[in-house]
Order: sequence, then structure tokens, then C-alpha cells
Amino acid sequence: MELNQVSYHYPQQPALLQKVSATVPKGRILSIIGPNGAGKSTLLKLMAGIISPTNGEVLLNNQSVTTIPRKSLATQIAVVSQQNDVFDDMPVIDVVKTGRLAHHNLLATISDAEVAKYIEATMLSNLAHRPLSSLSGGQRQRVWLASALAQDPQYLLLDEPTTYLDIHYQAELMAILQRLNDQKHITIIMVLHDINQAFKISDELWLVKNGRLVQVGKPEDCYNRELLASIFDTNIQIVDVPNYGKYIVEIPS
Ligand SMILES: Nc1ncnc2c1ncn2[C@@H]1O[C@H](COP(=O)(O)OP(=O)(O)OP(=O)(O)O)[C@@H](O)[C@H]1O
Repeated sequence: MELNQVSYHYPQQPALLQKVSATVPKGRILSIIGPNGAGKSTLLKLMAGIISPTNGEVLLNNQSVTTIPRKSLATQIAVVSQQNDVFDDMPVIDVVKTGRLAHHNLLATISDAEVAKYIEATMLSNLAHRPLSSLSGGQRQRVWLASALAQDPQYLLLDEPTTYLDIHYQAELMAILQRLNDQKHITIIMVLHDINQAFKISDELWLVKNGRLVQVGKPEDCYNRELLASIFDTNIQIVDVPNYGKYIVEIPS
């Protein structure tokens, strides 16, 4: 996937994203980080083909994502986001199966073994027959991930996937994503607010501020106190934690 001079503004709004150009590393984990309102979620929506650039283009296998038919795009890109509550009364196992329906083929089928695999991968086995409405926010988050996996995508896009998760499940989710990436070579693109999580799990980081891609690089190249301080407008320290490595902390001024 490639972003070619992508600019975007919401209707009746000033310019938000300005001439963003970058290539998503295939088969890797990419995290987009930056302050609130920087344009991260908008960038993800453009990459998913949910919205179209005002200028420039997002290319998937050399074709503009906005021209790829929905059904075909759904076989390539899955987006994990909070869904509506249409599925509230449905048992988890059936919600997961609906992921395959994203291919917009009513005859699309998914074997029980495959569903079980995704349910297990997202640690939902105990909850498989419970209605979605009876689950906590964090458990639901894992259901949406399982449903996206049932889509069998090449690209998995996640917008702040750890929001509703406690620290235990945040770590579990990161481990799941890492495994998916290692074993199935799914390209993972996510917006993360926890910069230490992003630095730890990602192969590449995109640092965004005021609608501009300020820095693209490997995490080890982005441990730069001045750079991070200027992006987040705050006082940053990078400390060495035994048995962990570098850890970014915000020091209140
Ligand atoms: N549908 C919309 N219509 C108009 N403006 C929008 C819309 N969605 C987002 N914006 C505006 O675009 C800007 C960027 O929003 P976006 O959600 O992409 O930022 P973000 O970096 O993901 O922020 P956050 O970290 O707070 O989630 C914000 O100023 C926001 O108010």
C-alpha cells in the first residue's frame, strides 16, 4: 500500500492532511502515533478506503483503493473499530462469522474449525455462546478483532485497539497481533496512543502532527527526546528500564 501526496479536508473544514506520501511496509507492523486531532484516524480511514482523499491517492497493488469494488477490498483490508449494536443479541460465535460476510457474498461460508481458530486466537472460547450485549467493552473489542480475522485480510487496520482493555489484555492483544503478523504475515496498521506499546511492537512508526507526516522510521531511530517533545508539545524523557529497555515518559513541567 502506498500513499501518494494524500491531502484531505472534511467538508466545510480547513485542510487537515497535507501531502502525505509514504509506503506501508508489507507484512510488517506499522503504528501511527501523534497528538489528539493530528489526523491519525482520518489517515486510517483513507487507507481503508472509507473516505477518499481530496487530493492524491492511496494505492493498493497499484490501484486506487477508492476504485476497488467493496467486495474485493473486503478480501484485502479489514478494519477493527467499534461497531454498532445491531449484533447485540447475537452470540459471539455468530458475530465472528459475520466477518466473512464483509465479502458481501451472502453465500460466503466459513468452517466451524476456522471460526474456532479465531475465537481461540482472541481468547474468547469461554464466551463463544454468550450474547454480545452481555460482554464488557474489552471482551467486545476482542470479538471485533476475531470478526475482522474471519475476513481473512492481508491488511488489518486498527484504530486505538487497546482503548477498552485493561493492562493485562492490552499485553495479550499486542501478543495476538504479533503472532498474527509472525505466522500469517498480515500487515498490521494501527493508531496507538500508548507510545511505548507502539515503539515496542512496531517495525515502523509514522509520527503525525497537524496533518503532516513528520517522521517515518524504525522505532530505534525515533527514540529522540527533542523530536517526541516537539510532536507532543510536552517534556519527554527516555529512560532505561532494566529487562525492558528504553521507556518514554512524560515529565510534567
Ligand atoms: N467527520 C468529521 N467531520 C469534521 N471534522 C472531523 C471529522 N472527523 C474528524 N474531524 C476533525 O479532524 C481532525 C483530526 O481528527 P482525527 O480523528 O483524524 O484525529 P486523531 O489524530 O485520530 O485524533 P485523536 O487522537 O484525538 O483520536 C480533528 O480536528 C477532528 O475534529
